[in-house]
Amino acid sequence: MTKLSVNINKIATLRNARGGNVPDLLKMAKDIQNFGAQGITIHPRPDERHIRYQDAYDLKAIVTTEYNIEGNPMDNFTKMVLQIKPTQVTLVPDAVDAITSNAGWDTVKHKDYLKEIIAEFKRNDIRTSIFVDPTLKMIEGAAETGTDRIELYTEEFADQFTLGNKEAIKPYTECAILANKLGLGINAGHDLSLDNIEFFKENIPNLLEVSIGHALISESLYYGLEKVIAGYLKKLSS
Ligand SMILES: CC(=O)[C@@H](O)[C@H](O)COP(=O)(O)O
Ligand SMILES: NCC(=O)COP(=O)(O)O
Repeated sequence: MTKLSVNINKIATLRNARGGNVPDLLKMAKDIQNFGAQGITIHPRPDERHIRYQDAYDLKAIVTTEYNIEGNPMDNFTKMVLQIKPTQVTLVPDAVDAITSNAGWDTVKHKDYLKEIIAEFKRNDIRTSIFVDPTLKMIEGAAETGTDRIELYTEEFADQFTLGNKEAIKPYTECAILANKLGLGINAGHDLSLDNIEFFKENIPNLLEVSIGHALISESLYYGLEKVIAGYLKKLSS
């Protein structure tokens, strides 16, 4: 079985647009879990444009499933994760001003750095995962860092799938086979959606977890529209 961890960044984006508490991030995180999701993912960014650091602390009491915090392990981030002690930390090499994540780690070049920071999280009983591009060299490098899991960066797959190029799954399958051999757990994320998730899962042996945010929240808006509009029309009809 592959666990679904819902990334709630976009709910915070909407909340922050008006400065109040609508939508209520904590309530929605609770409901998402009640609706069956097996995890909650957040990716606080240094400018706090969506998830705020305070949200990360507040969610600790709300997340009763798997709590996954993603981000670049700079000082503030690392300190926060060590205080919160989520189920899993996913390390992503984002630039401070990145619009969204756009690359995995160079696990060869940054092996010593990753080794050190991963050991620190593991000493604190936090499972580790590192965000990687689907290349065999990066998977081999990941195994040498001591990480528990990798997260396959799926944007390229998602883009190509939309264009009808199903061959784009190949490097992901090869990396998954190698990761399984090397004893690494496999997560995946970025631009996964209702359209591409089934095909992706079918082709990745032992896919443990996917974290999905942008598409899932967009799909929820779209599929929720009819019900909500009907609700308004009913109240306005007399
Ligand atoms: C790590 C990753 O794949 C990102 O997709 C992510 O966690 C989303 O971040 P944003 O919501 O800030 O785009
Ligand atoms: N780790 C990926 C993630 O949490 C969500 O990415 P996206 O679905 O918002 O692209």
